[in-house]
Amino acid sequence: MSTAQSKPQILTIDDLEHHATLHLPKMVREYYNGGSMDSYTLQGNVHAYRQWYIMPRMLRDVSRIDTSAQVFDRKVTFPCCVAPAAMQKMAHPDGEEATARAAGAKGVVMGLSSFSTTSLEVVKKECDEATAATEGACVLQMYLFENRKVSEDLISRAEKSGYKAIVLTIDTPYFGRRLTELRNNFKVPSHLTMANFDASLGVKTGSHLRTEERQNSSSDNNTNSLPPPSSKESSRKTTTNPPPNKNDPSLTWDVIQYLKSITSLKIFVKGVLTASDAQLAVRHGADGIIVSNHGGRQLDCAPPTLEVLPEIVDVVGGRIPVHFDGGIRRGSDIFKALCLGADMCWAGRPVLWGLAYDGERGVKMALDILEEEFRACMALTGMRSVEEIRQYGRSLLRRVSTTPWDIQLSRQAKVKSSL
Ligand SMILES: Cc1cc2nc3c(=O)[nH]c(=O)nc-3n(C[C@H](O)[C@H](O)[C@H](O)COP(=O)(O)O)c2cc1C
Ligand SMILES: CC(C)CC(=O)C(=O)O
Repeated sequence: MSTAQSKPQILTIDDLEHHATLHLPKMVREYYNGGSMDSYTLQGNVHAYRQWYIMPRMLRDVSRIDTSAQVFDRKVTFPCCVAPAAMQKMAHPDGEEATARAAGAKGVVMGLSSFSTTSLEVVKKECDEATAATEGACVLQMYLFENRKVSEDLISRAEKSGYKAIVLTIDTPYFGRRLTELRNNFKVPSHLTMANFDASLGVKTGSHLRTEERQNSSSDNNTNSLPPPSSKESSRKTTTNPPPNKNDPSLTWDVIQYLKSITSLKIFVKGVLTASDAQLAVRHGADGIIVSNHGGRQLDCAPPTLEVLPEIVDVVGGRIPVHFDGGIRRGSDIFKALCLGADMCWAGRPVLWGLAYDGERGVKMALDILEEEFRACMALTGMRSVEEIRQYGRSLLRRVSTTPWDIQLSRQAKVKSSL
């Protein structure tokens, strides 16, 4: 975290990543930053944006740029939601409360992971207080547990609290093999709780959600110690919840109808990667899909999300919203995804890095950076509204035939072969 004396200059999400993760304990840093197996998909997500040039249009009076967009019946400041990410108090003691305040104040939608270290009620309250002057809102991400009652209770609490939608993550019938987590023997720190679940339910997600033994916490060393509990909730709790189990691996597409039969909230499915599954989502009544490979944390070698976005947009044909996440690190990444047909983007790690860097202020910085870069990209391409980006769509992009990256590699190969 920064101090007043030595504030680094943070201009980009990469700067934020660098300065945030520099000081995070190794176990947390690698949990947040890591992907599954060889991290091909994680790297592919980020690299995919470099495969597209942006083709700007000139002399179009860009004196007024409107970055706002519509999502979940709200007018948001720019087309980027906060992607659900678990256990945010590992990044900063204020955890999800800080993220909710920053997202609310910024006027964007926060996706809360059901595996949050703050209860969904507290998060919603923080978000509401911050949205006095904005249309920010919250949606709840969840997995469906074998014990359906746990999921039903969660949905009913989300309804009561005023969440706008349920995001059902469908890419996790089994946890991706995250080698760093295995190597680090990743454990949820004992002072944190899975705040949405009652300890008596004994629900668990998987081995990587083991909870650190309390007596071990005193043996933390500098490289593995975690921020101390400081917020209202964590200081109130004296025991650690058992981690909630177990996603139901027997789920099929009927799950959408089941959810719709128990809630009037919109149901978005997160984790669609093929045109065929997008079609099934539409057929089974999903209110929207999120094209996502879980930030490269589930199936390694799954395609980069930007790569499959156009074919999914084509098959959905505007029948339901197509949202998108994976590898967004720049405003121009959001711009490219919109050109390829996404209705809305979500950013995961950039927000976590902001949170780790400076709590609420850091999350706000991450969102400000993305918005400002997106605005600049709009102005420099002659696009005055998100609607215009949609109209011009793919005509604003050109596929790169040889990327600078490839050129670099072929130069290296030439140098090597000439030695
Ligand atoms: C540390 C971490 C925790 C995550 N936790 C969840 C989660 O609880 N539920 C979920 O559906 N997705 C989760 N995700 C995936 C994100 O919602 C999102 O799909 C992904 O981060 C997007 O990629 P990006 O980080 O490159 O923006 C998590 C991602 C990260 C990095
Ligand atoms: C606690 C996990 C279920 C969160 C997750 O989805 C992730 O770590 O990618």
